[in-house]
Amino acid sequence: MDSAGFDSEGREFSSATEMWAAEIGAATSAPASAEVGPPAAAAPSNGEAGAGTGEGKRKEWYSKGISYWQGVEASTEGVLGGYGCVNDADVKGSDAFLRPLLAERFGAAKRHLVALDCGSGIGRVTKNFLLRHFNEVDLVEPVSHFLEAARENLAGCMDVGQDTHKAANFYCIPLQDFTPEEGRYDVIWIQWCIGQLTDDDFISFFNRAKVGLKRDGFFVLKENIARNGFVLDKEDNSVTRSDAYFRELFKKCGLYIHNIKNQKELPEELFAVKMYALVTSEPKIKKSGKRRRPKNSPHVIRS
Ligand SMILES: C[S@@+](CC[C@H](N)C(=O)[O-])C[C@H]1O[C@@H](n2cnc3c(N)ncnc32)[C@H](O)[C@@H]1O
Repeated sequence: MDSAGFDSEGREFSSATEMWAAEIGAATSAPASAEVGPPAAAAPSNGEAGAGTGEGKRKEWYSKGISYWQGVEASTEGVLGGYGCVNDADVKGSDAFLRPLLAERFGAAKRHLVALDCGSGIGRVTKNFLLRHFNEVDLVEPVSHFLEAARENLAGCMDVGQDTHKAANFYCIPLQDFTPEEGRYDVIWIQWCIGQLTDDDFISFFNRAKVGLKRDGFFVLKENIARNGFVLDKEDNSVTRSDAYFRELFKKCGLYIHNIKNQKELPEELFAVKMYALVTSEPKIKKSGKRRRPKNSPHVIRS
């Protein structure tokens, strides 16, 4: 795996470990195969979580990210970094990815479906897509003016009677501090926000969030993908990881890729985007070594 990376100011790093040491001042759980650089020096501790110590630098990392988003307009253009034009393709791609997964995992029987929209911003994903499929959607977002905009944008979809589709709960908290309610969700959707989290917070978030899934529930991670290693954006303190980097992190989370698809029809100048459906138990392997085909998936008829 090519684990070297660079930041938006042109600084090169020989490994993710080196980058995290520079950014948060302490070793973070970078992918094992990314650890080709010198081991991260633990920050000297004076007993206080002041700036310059591991905890101080970690706080700085997150507060810089939040300050960036606090300065962004609460609109589709704002949360999509001036690329509001990708909204339709994004929604279409998500729909094509999720629809067969819902049928395969939950079958045709009518079931009350609940989703969690992580780093929801103004509720764009919930409004344009998740509410079509789920009876209830909860939103978690740390920037209060985004969450307020989401409440307004979703007002028409709330409290509209039984067996309808509504935004149910709004949590104003960052993912690194959030633990979902046990067994509430069929799908936990995480789109265009996980780059804000350090590797160790990524791993502990997914480990905590597993308890929020119902039986057969799954995660969908939809993210920008770096060609190699990683790219650190110094403006909003986010990391764009490569597919190989994500796979190392999934392993560390005890998650398995059930399905994966590329988002199509994005402007050429943007990062590629992948959708990963992640499950908590290993997909069953047939004796032939192939993954067992789910009963209700397309199948060749043999007479
Ligand atoms: C690119 S926007 C995407 C918003 C939404 N997911 C969408 O696709 O429309 C990134 C979002 O991540 C949120 N965010 C920033 N730091 C975060 C954190 N630590 N935990 C969760 N979300 C965070 C931002 O406030 C912003 O709403």
